[in-house]
Amino acid sequence: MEQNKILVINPGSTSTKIAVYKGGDKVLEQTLRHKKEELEGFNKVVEQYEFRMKIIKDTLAAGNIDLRELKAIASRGGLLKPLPCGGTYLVNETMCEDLRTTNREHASNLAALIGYEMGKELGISCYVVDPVVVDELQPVARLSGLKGYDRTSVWHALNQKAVARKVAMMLGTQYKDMNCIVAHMGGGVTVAAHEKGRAIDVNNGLRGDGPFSPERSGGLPCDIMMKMVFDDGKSRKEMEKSLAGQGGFVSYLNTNDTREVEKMAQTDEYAELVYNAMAYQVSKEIASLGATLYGKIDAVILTGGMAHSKKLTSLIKERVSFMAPVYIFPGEEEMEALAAGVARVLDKEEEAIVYK
Ligand SMILES: Nc1ncnc2c1ncn2[C@@H]1O[C@H](COP(=O)(O)OP(=O)(O)O)[C@@H](O)[C@H]1O
Ligand SMILES: CCCC(=O)OP(=O)(O)O
Repeated sequence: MEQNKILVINPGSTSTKIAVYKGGDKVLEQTLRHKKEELEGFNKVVEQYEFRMKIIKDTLAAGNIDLRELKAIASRGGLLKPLPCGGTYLVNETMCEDLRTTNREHASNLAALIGYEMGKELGISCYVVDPVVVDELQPVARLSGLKGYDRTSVWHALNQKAVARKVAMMLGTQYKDMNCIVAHMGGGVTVAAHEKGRAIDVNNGLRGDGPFSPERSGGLPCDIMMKMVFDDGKSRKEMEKSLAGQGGFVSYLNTNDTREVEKMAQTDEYAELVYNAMAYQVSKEIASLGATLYGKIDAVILTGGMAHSKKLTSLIKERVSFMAPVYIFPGEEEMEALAAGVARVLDKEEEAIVYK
């Protein structure tokens, strides 16, 4: 394996994560957390382009990274068209145009746009790996209940697959031979049933589906949605913000920081109720996917920023450990997984897929 230097860019809804890898080794890693107030001035995610670009360039300069030594850029893939297979995709103009013009908002849309521009400046290629739109839903999971309105899969594909592979290795098996349920608990929460290497069911983490999260509402009953639109007169923009950005903890407690919520919960009964409700909803989602896998589950895996919390993981474990052994991977393996995906292409172990 060559000692290629790879820059990794990962903008999340509450953070910007930056890393540089040389060979398999991490030379730099920084997570900049963004307070709700820092981002709420931007009307659209694409408007955060300059803000996030500056953070990335300043972090690289402060870390004394010589940009001329970089061989490639690995960016977290955003809300592209649904992709039937995971893998490493070359970022091209078509992909950038889709990301610029999509009406679906998520910080990961910025990653390829920033990486592609930096790549052009440096004369190197930019790639995305296992984007959030990898869609492996089984046919029965695709039906919503209303003809013409299918469910779609928008989720933490990259990290979920990376941690599932790790657990498979720990259990002496392979991801393609294992069944597991993974709950990624970050700014958004997605919970997926992985059957023999494919995520056959998962909630859409962005659009009112699944558990609520630090800044998302999760699935809202239809009568509530109807009331919001027809009785309370909410616009499309306001609805979108309620679903993602101003939902979940933000709506109840005005913060997207789980650590703050935990502090509040020590003295405030309402904050404790909200916190417990999120743990309850995540647990229910995990348990429901038990049926998806016919109860044949090798592992339940809790991951993402909130999995750092002993309090939260204990509450969930208490409710789901009857299903299978529960493994906890705090934070995420996204940075490593992005670098590894691009390294496989640079080392010619895998071909980059061209996005069309
Ligand atoms: N040690 C911790 N204990 C509890 N919550 C944490 C901890 N570290 C991070 N979090 C929470 O995790 C959430 C962000 O998760 P992360 O996966 O980093 O976010 P993003 O979706 O932006 O990538 C935030 O609510 C943050 O407060
Ligand atoms: C919906 C998939 C991506 C997602 O929610 O990511 P964050 O938790 O980083 O916002």
